[in-house]
Amino acid sequence: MSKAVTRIQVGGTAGTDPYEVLIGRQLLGEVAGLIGDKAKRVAVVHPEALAETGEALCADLAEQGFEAVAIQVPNAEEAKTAEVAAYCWKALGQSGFTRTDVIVGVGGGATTDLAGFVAATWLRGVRWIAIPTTVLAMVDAAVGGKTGINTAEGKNLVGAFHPPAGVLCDLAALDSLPVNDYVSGLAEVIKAGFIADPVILELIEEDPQAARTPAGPHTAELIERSIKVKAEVVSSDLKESGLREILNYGHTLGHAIEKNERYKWRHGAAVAVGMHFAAELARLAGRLDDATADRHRTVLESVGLPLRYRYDQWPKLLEAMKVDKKSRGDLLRFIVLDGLAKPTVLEGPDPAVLLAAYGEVAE
Ligand SMILES: NC(=O)c1ccc[n+]([C@@H]2O[C@H](COP(=O)([O-])OP(=O)(O)OC[C@H]3O[C@@H](n4cnc5c(N)ncnc54)[C@H](O)[C@@H]3O)[C@@H](O)[C@H]2O)c1
Ligand SMILES: O=C(O)C(=O)C[C@@H](O)[C@H](O)[C@H](O)COP(=O)(O)O
Ligand SMILES: [Zn+2]
Repeated sequence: MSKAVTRIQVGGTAGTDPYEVLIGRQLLGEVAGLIGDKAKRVAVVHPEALAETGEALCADLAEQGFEAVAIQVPNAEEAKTAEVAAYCWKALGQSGFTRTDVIVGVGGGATTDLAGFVAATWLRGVRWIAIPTTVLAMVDAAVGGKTGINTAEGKNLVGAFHPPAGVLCDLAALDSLPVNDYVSGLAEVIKAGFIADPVILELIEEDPQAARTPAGPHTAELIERSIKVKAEVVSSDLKESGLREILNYGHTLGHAIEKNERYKWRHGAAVAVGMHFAAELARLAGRLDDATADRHRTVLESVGLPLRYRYDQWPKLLEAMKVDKKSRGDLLRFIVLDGLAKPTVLEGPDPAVLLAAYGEVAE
């Protein structure tokens, strides 16, 4: 039986335009309303894996009178490059895409990050709609307006804050997601649990195997709770001048691992190791109790996320962490927990403590 659509508002405060995240099934009928009546052309950016979905959406939009242009991009992180962004700009230019036209990003977080970035930069900013098709993109990437691409020097180093006009999370999309990608998204769900909503952790701990599949009894609730955490944070701090940094829990080391693996690891897997590290760092810095630190290991492992990374890679990881966006000058800054759902910033930790924390997560 299909559940009614849940709507979560994002923004609308501090001068930002509000938009909604819709969670449910068969939501494609909502796309035209979000496009609005000013657009003549709609560009549908989709990954190779979702070629059929992209084509079907274009056909539907064409029937409704729009000039629909499909822009197929590579799967996963290979899409988050300056070259692929330039390919998209070329496609927009060739189709005569104007300021009233609209970009739709359909896919995982890599695709929505790219599509949002292309929307932020084309003609200095056009309207865009996110249709996330992975757990990770639904609960995190498509919500909040952080868009961007990677460079050789690191993850998401070029980007813009450019919120979408709306986000459509069609849960049916998750049925075709490979299990590894599904589980990778659970890392951001678990992150939301540790930084703000521990009920998320309880729902996963109740039956971790069920949490690994879209058919699990708590799928919709886990997704909705995680989106609410993200919506609340970005609504009060869109441009990351303070509170929003908590969403970066586990990402300082996580992004360094992604770069070190040349973006072949999934983001969620790297963030899982990064959260394990952040928990050990907080424990060794005397901030976090043993039970909450240990809980990181048990919950991440229970759904099949990795906890460890190679010991000998530490010098390279340390170097990569220096370009983390939370760094200030030479000062490394980490999000850590003072307790469950009590995120805070740890600035310039003692290098010996950092190494000792890495020793706890290294293999
Ligand atoms: N902007 C943000 O706030 C934010 C937040 C979190 C993560 N991110 C970014 O999101 C990216 C990770 O996103 P992801 O985990 O969704 O991975 P992804 O976008 O790389 O997708 C994983 C794979 O699944 C395929 N795919 C997507 N949907 C599918 C479906 N329904 N069925 C079958 N295959 C499908 C993709 O083509 C890809 O090959 C990273 O680049 C990360 O930096 C951004
Ligand atoms: O939305 C945010 O803010 C986040 O930090 C969410 C993260 O899960 C996400 O991976 C984000 O893209 C990381 O941002 P970055 O600024 O560290 O590149
Ligand atoms: Zn992330």
